[in-house]
Formats: sequence, structure tokens, C-alpha cells
Amino acid sequence: MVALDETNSTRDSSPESTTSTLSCITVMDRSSTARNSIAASDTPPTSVGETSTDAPDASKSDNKVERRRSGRVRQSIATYNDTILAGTAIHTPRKYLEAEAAKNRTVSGDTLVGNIDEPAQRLLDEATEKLDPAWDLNDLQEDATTVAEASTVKRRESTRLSKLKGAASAIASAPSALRKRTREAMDSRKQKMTALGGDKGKIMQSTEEEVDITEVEEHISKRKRISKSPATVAALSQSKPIAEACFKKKTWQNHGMYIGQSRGFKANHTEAQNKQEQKAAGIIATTAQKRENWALPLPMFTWEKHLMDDPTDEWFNFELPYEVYNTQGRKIKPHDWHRISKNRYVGDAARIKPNPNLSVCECDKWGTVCDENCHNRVMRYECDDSNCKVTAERCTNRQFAELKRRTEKKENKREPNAYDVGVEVMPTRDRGFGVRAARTFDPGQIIVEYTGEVIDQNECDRRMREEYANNQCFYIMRFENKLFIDATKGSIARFVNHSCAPNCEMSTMTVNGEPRMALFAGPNGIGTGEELTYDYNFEDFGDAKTKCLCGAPTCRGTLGKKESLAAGVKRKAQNLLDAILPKPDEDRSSKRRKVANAVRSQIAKTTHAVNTVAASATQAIEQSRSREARLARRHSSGDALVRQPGKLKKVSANARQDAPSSSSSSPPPRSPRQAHSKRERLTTVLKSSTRTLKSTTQSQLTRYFASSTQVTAAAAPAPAPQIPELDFGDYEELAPQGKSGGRLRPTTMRPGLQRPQTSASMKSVAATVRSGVVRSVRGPRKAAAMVRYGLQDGAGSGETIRRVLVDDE
Ligand SMILES: C[S@@+](CC[C@H](N)C(=O)[O-])C[C@H]1O[C@@H](n2cnc3c(N)ncnc32)[C@H](O)[C@@H]1O
Repeated sequence: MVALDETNSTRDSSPESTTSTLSCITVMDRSSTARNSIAASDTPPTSVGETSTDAPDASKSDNKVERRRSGRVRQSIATYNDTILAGTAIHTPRKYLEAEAAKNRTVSGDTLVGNIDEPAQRLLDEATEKLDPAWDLNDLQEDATTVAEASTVKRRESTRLSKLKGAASAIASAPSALRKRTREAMDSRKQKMTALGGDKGKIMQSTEEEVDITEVEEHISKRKRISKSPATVAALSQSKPIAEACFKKKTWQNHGMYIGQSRGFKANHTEAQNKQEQKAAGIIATTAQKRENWALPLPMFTWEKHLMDDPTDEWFNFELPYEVYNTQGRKIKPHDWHRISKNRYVGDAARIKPNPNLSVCECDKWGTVCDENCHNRVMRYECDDSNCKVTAERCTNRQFAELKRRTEKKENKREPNAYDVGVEVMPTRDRGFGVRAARTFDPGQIIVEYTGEVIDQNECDRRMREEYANNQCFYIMRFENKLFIDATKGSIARFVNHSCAPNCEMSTMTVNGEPRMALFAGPNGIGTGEELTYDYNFEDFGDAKTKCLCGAPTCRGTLGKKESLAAGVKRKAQNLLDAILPKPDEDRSSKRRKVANAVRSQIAKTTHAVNTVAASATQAIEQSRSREARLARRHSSGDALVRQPGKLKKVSANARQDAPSSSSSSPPPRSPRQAHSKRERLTTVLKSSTRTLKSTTQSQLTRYFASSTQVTAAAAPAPAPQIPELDFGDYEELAPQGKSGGRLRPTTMRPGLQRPQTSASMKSVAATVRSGVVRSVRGPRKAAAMVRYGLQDGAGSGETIRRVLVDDE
């Protein structure tokens, strides 16, 4: 059926008009108009189309349908169109049809057949076709129109009216065919369900025995109505297990979120990577272990401990998962922290001009994407559109740009969220505040920029002397061009603590000609919740010797500069010896043999350590040689920072030629000092470390054996060591002052002096001395004891003490 869209009923017939001739025509849904209009009043209720409770008021419905029909008939007369009737017209969008259908609804409810849903409609169509193929519904529509028209104009009844009546009765009988089809469909569904659900299928069967099939059919076609029927509600609830049969539960729903994750699980790797790594490391859980895990899913990495209560198992500290103690929402903001998100050049530092961009990347010429061989990356320059022709999407050397994108305010002025920022301040147990990751970071990924006030050397000295003299924490970092960043006012990066085994690196890059410093993830990446640390290598701690609390197995003991190779070897040897030498209060005689054995094995280990150090030093020397050769070649070709492709090829060709002879050849011509210095330094370090180790080991062993001999001798009846009696009568100790410790002055010269605060400690030192052995004495007490008793700095256990009087002033 075709009707005029009332809103577009006036067509624009001008030649300029671009309106399609069909644009104002609405193709009505046949089923919902012609057939409905016919069937509305005299079709008996069907099991599909209606229920008795909600059936529309017939009288009202009739009136309405009659009135509407006449209106539509009038419109359709003017707009008959063969194209549309033949079904080749473009159909009006569904929403308009629906709107139209809504208009057609009667006041008392939906028309009887009009609200049959789509599958039912299809069935009805098919049923109608089967009933009488000799006539066509289109004819009926025409006839209906004609009849309606005739009745409007009060003409003689058409002879086709008989056909119409036949059609009407055919449609009346259609629902019974439809019902049959529906029943068939229900049967087939039942069979499917039985095949699917086994027992659940049976449940369905028994349910259906109890519930009237008509109601179920009604449920299929008219969900809204049937939901009100208690019987159908029961039927629906009975069919729930079938839904369960269709949707399998996910494994984690039964076994917990951490199923399959073991202690080796790395949060920053994918499941597949983790599985691969664990398989390689041989720590994939056995089937038995997995079964244990199934019993009760516990927090990740702790289930093993709780469920497999095996005392021989390796135990580890329990830490709440990050998600549990995560402080999102209650951000910590230390009260004395003034945040600066961009470097601020202060005083004379502001006059120092930034470096121009000296490096150019040529990755586009080689077809690479600025990987680790990118010239800019090697020279610590960030790529941008001025120095790199690889597109921003492909270039992987635009870290600061990535950071900016992540952390700047979004377009809608929204602050970046915790994940974008990626770091948050947290309190630590013993090191003040620290910083932890609020997300994962890939190896080498930028984390946070270290910003603050950029100052020069003079200003740095002044601040250290005047402003920070009494501070516990220092935030000044050495920067480029003899400048420093003071992050006392600065970014969150200032809270990152030191570790001797860090997971991050602090490094500087030149970004658009300006040096900038940031924290980058280390080679293992960072997992969510991990504390971020880097190696301070802090020269200013050289004297102060702040005790390092990082807890790493390779901890150097104090915050300070990285120790030289020789110092490291010495410290390690010392540690080894300390570990095996008996403590003064131990019964050494009974342990002597054991200790001697231990010493022997330690000597073997130490020799091995020296050999390893020697090997790595030799390797470092070799590396430095080839690097220097490369540098020198670049210099000699006049090619400093901006590489030309032609020259580059020449240089690399030269390098290949020279390669075999480079190790034995003389140092490069342009920078002999540079070329020599590192190699010589390393050689010297190696020699001195070996020497130191040897002498340390020897002296320690000599001392040990000497002392143990002494003690053994003392165990036999031997005279006790002659320790002079100490007399505090003549001297008084001043309170310790600063690092120098207590000073001793004769009381007679200073009658007004107060009694010393630390006399107790002095007395305890004296008591130690009386016992014949000096234990390790540190700090002011040590200083005082050194002055008073003439101790050598670094005196160890087992030394005999001489008393030295302090000269009178
Ligand atoms: C740059 S600040 C780090 C943030 C500092 N924890 C805070 O609360 O402001 C450096 C100071 O932190 C402390 N610190 C950092 N790492 C440490 C460590 N591993 N052991 C002991 N103290 C540490 C030291 O006092 C150091 O002076």
C-alpha cells in the first residue's frame, strides 16, 4: 500500500528541484495496513496475535480503523505508482515506518494481527500463500481500496467483493496454520534443547508438560503480555538452566583471577610471554599444584605458601597486591613540596644559551624507525620534525613528546588520570617518601621528567651552604653545561629514592635544543606498584656517608658515588673475611679448624672473583679501544655530529679495513689522550685492585692467624696482656662537637668546664680497652678514643691498645 507522506505532500515540480519524485511517497507495510484493516474487526482471536485479557476494545478499534482507512484510501488514489506497487521502489527508512505504524494503532491497543512479530509474520505469509495460490494479496489491497472507495461514494458493490470476503475468511483461518507451524517450531526447539542440555533438556520437557503450550507460544510472540502470567513466569524460570548450559563459565569465575599465575609472573609481560619464560625457567606449576590452587583462590603469589605448607619451601614476605592497598583517591602531597613541572632557569643559569640541534637522524634513508642505531638516539637527542624525517607515528625516539601527550591537560580541560601520569608519591618505612609506578612501563620507556630550578655552580654552593646546611634530604642533581637542577621546588621525580640495584635510570636528553632530564624504565621494565629507584651515584654524599637502606643484596652500604673497581674488590674481600673470621665473643678455639677450612675455600673464591674482574676489565679495555678508534676515525674524517651518508659509508668502510689491526695499532691521531686515558685507567684499576685484594687478604689472614695464635696461647696458662689502668681524674671530656667528636682537656686548666655528656660512653670505651680487645668503635666515641688511646684509624678487633696521654695545652 502506498500513502502520501503528509508533510511532503506538495511536490516541487520546478526544473531546479532536486527532490526525488519518490521522496514524498511512503510505502506502507502491507501487513500492518491492508491486511490489518481487513482483519481488524472480524478476525477471531488467535493464539498468536492476542490474549483475551489484553484484547482491544472491538467497538473502538472498529471505528478507528474505519475512519483511518477512508483517509488513506483518498490519499492513495492520487499516488498510485506502478514502480512502488511492483516492489521496486526504495523503501522508506524503518523508523518512519515504525512511526507510521504507531499512528495506526487504535486507542484501545494494537491491532490484532499488526503486532505479530517478524517470524510469526513470515509464517503467516507462508500460510496464506499455501491456502490459496489462485489470488494475490495485492489484488485484495486493490479490491479493498475499491470497496472502501465505493462505500465512501455510495456506489454499487463491486463483484470483487465476494473475493474479498473469501480472502478475509482465508486470513481468519491462517492463524490455525500458523499455530501448527509454531508448534512445529517449538518441537524442533525442544529437540535441540534436549540434545544440548541432557538433563536440562529433560527439565525443559517436564516443564512443558505442566505448562500449557498455548502460553509458551504466546510467550514467543508476545513477550510483554506473557511476562505477566504467573504460569509463564514459572516456565521462564524453569528454563534458566538451559541458558546456563549455553554459556560456559570462564575458568577464572571458578578459580579466581590469579589462576595460572605463579610467583615468577611478570605483570609487565603478556600471559603468553610469562608462560614461555616460566616454561624456560622450569617453574610451570605441576598439575598437583594447580589442583591445590583450585581449592581456594588466594591472592597472587601467596596461595602456594598458604596451601602448600611446606617448611622446606622458600618463603617470602607477604605483600598486599597493589590493587588492594592502592591509594588512588587519597593522593599524598608532602606539605613542603612546591611543584614545578617545567625547568626554571634562575640567576646566571638563565644566561646560558641552549645548544642548537646538532644531530640529524637518517633512519628514513635506511628505512628503519629510529631504533637503537638511530644517530639521534645514540647522541641523546630527541627526534622531532626538524631533525628526523621518519613520521611521528613510526619514530620511536620521541619520548618527551610522548610524555607531554600523556600528562598534559586533555582537550576538555580534564586533568590527566593516574594511569596517564603513571607515578605517585608513597611513604616508605625508613626512607621518607618514595615514588611508585601506577602502571606498567616498557624497558626504556620515559616515566617522569626531573624538573626544578636550574642553577649554576655558585648558586648551588650558596644554597648548600646557607639554605640546606641542616637538611636531611637533598634534591640537587648535576645537569648539563655545568648546571644543576635543584628540585627542592620541582616535579614528583625528586621523591625517587636511591637503590644500589635500581630499576630505573636518570638520564639527560636534548629536546629541541634544550637539555632535559627524566627517569626512564630500566632494561627489565616496571610493573604496577613497584617502587621506582635509580642509582644516585651522589658525589656529595662522599663525606657524609648516609647509610643506604635500599636492601639490595649488592648494596654498597652508603649513599655515595659508585665505588671504583679497586674499592669494590677491596670491600668484597673485606666482607668475605669478616664473614669467616670469628667474632671476638665467640669461642674461637673450638672453631679454629672450621674457620681455617672456611678461609681456604674463601681464598679459592676470592681468586675466582679476581679472575672474573680481570676478565671483565680486559673486555672493557677492548671495547674502549674499538670505541675510541671509531671516534677517532670520525674525527679524522671531519665528521663530528651531523653525519653525511657518503662520508658515513666511507667511515664504516675504513672501520672494517682497520678492524683487525685496531687492537694492536697505535692510538688514533686526533685524540691520543682520550684514547689512552680510559684504557690506562682500567689497566691501572685492574692492577691496583689485584694488588689491594692480595694485600688485604694477606694482612687480614696474617692478623687473624696472629690473633688466634694469641688467643690459643692465652687459653694455655699465659700471662694476661698488660693494660695500663686508665685514670679519668686528670682529664675531662667535652661534649662531642660535630664530626670531630669529643675533645679532651685537662680539668685543671679549665675549672669552669661542665661535666661531659658523653662520659658514660668514654667509660664504656675504657671498659672495652680494659678487656684487652677493641671492638669496632664508631663516630664521636671512636674519635675520642682515638685521641685518648692512640688508636689507629681502622683498628680492628684483636689489637692491643697503647695508652697515649693527650698533651696539655
Ligand atoms: C632525592 S631525596 C628522595 C626523597 C626523600 N626520600 C624524601 O622523602 O623527600 C634523597 C634523600 O632520600 C633519602 N634516601 C633516598 N634513598 C635512600 C636510601 N636508599 N637509603 C637511605 N636514604 C635514602 C636520603 O635522605 C636522601 O638524602
